[in-house]
Amino acid sequence: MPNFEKTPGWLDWYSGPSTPRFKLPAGAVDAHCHVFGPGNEFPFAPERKYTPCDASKQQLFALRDHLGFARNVIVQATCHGADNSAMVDACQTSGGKARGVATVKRSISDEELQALHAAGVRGVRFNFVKRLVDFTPKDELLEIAGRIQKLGWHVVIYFEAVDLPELWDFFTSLPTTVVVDHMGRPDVSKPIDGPEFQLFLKFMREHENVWSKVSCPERLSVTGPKALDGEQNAYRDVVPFARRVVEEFPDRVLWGTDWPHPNLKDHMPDDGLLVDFIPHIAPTEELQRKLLVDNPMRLYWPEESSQEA
Ligand SMILES: O=C(O)c1cc(C(=O)O)oc(=O)c1
Repeated sequence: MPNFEKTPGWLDWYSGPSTPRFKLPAGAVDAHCHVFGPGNEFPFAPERKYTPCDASKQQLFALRDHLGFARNVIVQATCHGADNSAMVDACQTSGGKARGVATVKRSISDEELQALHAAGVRGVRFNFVKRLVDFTPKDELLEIAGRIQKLGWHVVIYFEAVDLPELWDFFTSLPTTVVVDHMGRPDVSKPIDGPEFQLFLKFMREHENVWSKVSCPERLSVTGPKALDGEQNAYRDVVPFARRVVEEFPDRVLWGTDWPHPNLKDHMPDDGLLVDFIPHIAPTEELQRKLLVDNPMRLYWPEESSQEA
């Protein structure tokens, strides 16, 4: 049995989260969360850049029920590399309440892709954050994108705002729906109308296949306040950025907890208070329903969705 030692300074997920004051709409989807191991059952990948604490499917499902979500989209965490077994196991044992986003290599066979589909996988993740992964050649990624397009899947991309100009041509050549993790990680200490965030808005405006997760204020915030100790107005500096995206692109946004919050250095948020962040960025019931129910259902459970994907 492998015995993994956590990366020094690792912050474990918050236990005993508060009950959100914001009541999630019926059928709400936590569209970005992860499982970590448990390491002795699903070992972390040798090429990983961090070693987390365990965060099991049972713990994820308990959080889902506590917060009031109906479903999860479990995104392959980089600490598991391209071994999707922990995520797949979570999807398969969720009773249809979880779908997944995988990491795959060019060497994956069509049969393996079909097996992932049967398990509930509906997308692949391409990661460009250098502290998390080694570089994968673009031709390999394009080849994968072409293959998963045939399954009706989409591509999830994770990158930092400063890298968008250099990645623009590649991103805009992707043939599928493209979902950006955490709004492309804007530097929220820069002006919302400055060139960096405007480029991101232009990316979404000019490409109707591009969606964004308006998640991770706890990662993006510079001035807080933190979602701890009952704080109802957490991460105020992130609100204008996320709200701009929700209001301009209400049909192409998703929200997720990002539990168990890999690699946070400063604090671990109370996930109940993170849910209370949602009405600050999606202030009307209609925006909340689109963000939390209609959009994720259209992308991950199209067969149950009342709208076409
Ligand atoms: O910013 C991060 O460290 C981070 C890492 C991962 C992962 O390791 O998969 O996923 C995320 O959504 C965010």
